[in-house]
Amino acid sequence: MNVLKQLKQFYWKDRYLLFISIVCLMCSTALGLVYPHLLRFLIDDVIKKEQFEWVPYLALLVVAVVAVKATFAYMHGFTGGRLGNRVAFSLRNALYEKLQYLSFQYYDRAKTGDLMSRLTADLEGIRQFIGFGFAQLLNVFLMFIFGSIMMFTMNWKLTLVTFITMPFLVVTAMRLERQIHPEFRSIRQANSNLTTAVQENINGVRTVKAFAREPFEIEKFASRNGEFRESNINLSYTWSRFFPTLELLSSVCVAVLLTVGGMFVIKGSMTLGELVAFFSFIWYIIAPMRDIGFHINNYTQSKASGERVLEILNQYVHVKDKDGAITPEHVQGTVRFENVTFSYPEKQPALREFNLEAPAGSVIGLLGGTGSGKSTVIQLMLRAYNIKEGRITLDGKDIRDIKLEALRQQIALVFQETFLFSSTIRNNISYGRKDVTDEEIVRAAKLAKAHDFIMELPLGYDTVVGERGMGLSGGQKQRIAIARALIKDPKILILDDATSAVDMETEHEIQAGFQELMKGRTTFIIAHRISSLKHADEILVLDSGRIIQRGTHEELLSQPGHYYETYKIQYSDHPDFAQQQEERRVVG
Ligand SMILES: Nc1ncnc2c1ncn2[C@@H]1O[C@H](COP(=O)(O)OP(=O)(O)OP(=O)(O)O)[C@@H](O)[C@H]1O
Repeated sequence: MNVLKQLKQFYWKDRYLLFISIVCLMCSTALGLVYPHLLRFLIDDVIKKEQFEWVPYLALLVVAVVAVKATFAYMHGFTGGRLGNRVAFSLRNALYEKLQYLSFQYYDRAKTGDLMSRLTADLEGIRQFIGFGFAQLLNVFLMFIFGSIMMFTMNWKLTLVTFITMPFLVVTAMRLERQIHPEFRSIRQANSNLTTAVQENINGVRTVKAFAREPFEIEKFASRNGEFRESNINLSYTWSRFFPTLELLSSVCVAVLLTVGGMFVIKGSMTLGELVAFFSFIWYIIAPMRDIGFHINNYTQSKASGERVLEILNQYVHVKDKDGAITPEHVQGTVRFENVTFSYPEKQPALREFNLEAPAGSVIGLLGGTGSGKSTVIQLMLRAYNIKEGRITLDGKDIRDIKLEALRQQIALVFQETFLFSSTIRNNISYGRKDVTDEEIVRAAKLAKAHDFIMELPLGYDTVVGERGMGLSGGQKQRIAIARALIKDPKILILDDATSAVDMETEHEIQAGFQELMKGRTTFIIAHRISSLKHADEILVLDSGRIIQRGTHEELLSQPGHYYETYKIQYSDHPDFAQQQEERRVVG
């Protein structure tokens, strides 16, 4: 019930639907109690006393009761369905909203397939329970209570005898609930693992094929599928053990009733009509007894699903606006890192005592081996993670005091790996801004050297690119990403190995465009190619999270070290290199 309590905000606003649904179900159930009375009347007062003129009226009354009962049942179904769908709707939206604001730290560990299964299968479980399961579970108790009251008023001795198996039934039901809850949890988990396997396989289908690992993938899936099957078999096994017990206990009630009730009729302490009515009432007890397992099943399943959904909703958001966070006006774009040391959770520091001063409009280059911390500098500037040591400022203000949205609005990024949405090229380019004109889109595309190839596509800017930009080359995707960054007109531009997928000539062309674009913006360029960095105002060379060299291209070339070594490797067959070597020799 704790899960239901925590989900209250999603169904409580539509509580009137819940109440109507419950009341309708109660009325429908209560109307069912009329039948046994009609039967008793038919046998004792009509058939035995040969008052056959009552039969047509009784038949009409039965039809009327059935019609009203069916109307209530319909209303229950209608309002329950509505409630379930409304709850699922707002829960789905809330989950999606939460996913938008969860921090990078969460996504570092999250699995897409698992999240998808929580948003679909688990949500469906909750929808079913809140829409129908809850009212039906309540109905089970109502039927039991109504039926018992009727039976007690008719013949309390027979009722007590009939209820002999009741304590065993309660114990069995409680044991069943305890046992199947963890089993449902593992089914949900196994289902997640299965979805994750499918999702990863489809995402990485090119890698799978390139490495001819289809058999491995098939085996991996089969093993997860096996786990899923095992969890379901365990559940069926539990069911198969409990269900006959529940069935047996309820059948014992019927046997006891018929034996003892029959004796009462023979002795004359009960009429035949009363026994028949009693026999009908007993189904009010037996049906809930038999169905209790099914309802517990439903409840437990949705409880397990609810826990998984709540796990996302209750997830702590590491990076968020603090109280009184500001939206700075007239941002210049001066960025400072002051003694920043940062580690990803459970890892060695990715940056150590990092200091950087990037005046507004300057170009900063970051060079370093793989894993040296270059991307981390960018992530921290975006406030993807909170830092515990040192501080980062934008125009002198600690970025933790600035609203996240306002901070990120000032920054545009072009990543090493380009993500494109499965939408038109126009929508992909204009993604970062709300109101963009076609002229602006074309201008940005031209600057990013994307316009020509876009125009060669059959639908030009209206061409829909496939999932993650399938159908475009790596360089074309990157140029669209560059156009998308440009259209944002950011104060800070970050190019994280942005031109790695284009050839040298295109890189040169794009960079010529950048020269224009970088004016008035602070630009950070992460690159492995010296050619991308050499015009930077300051180049930082990183190694294991530390700055090991800093200076301009010329300054760094004039000293031995990582930069010069990299230069040597990249330019060894370049005519300039021989000349420079000569100059160095002369100067030396
Ligand atoms: N999300 C993350 N979670 C945990 N550790 C991370 C994460 N991102 C990076 N790291 C670790 O932090 C260190 C610095 O990584 P970073 O991505 O900043 O390097 P990089 O210089 O950009 O490398 P590359 O040139 O290969 O992209 C590495 O040891 C890396 O394993």
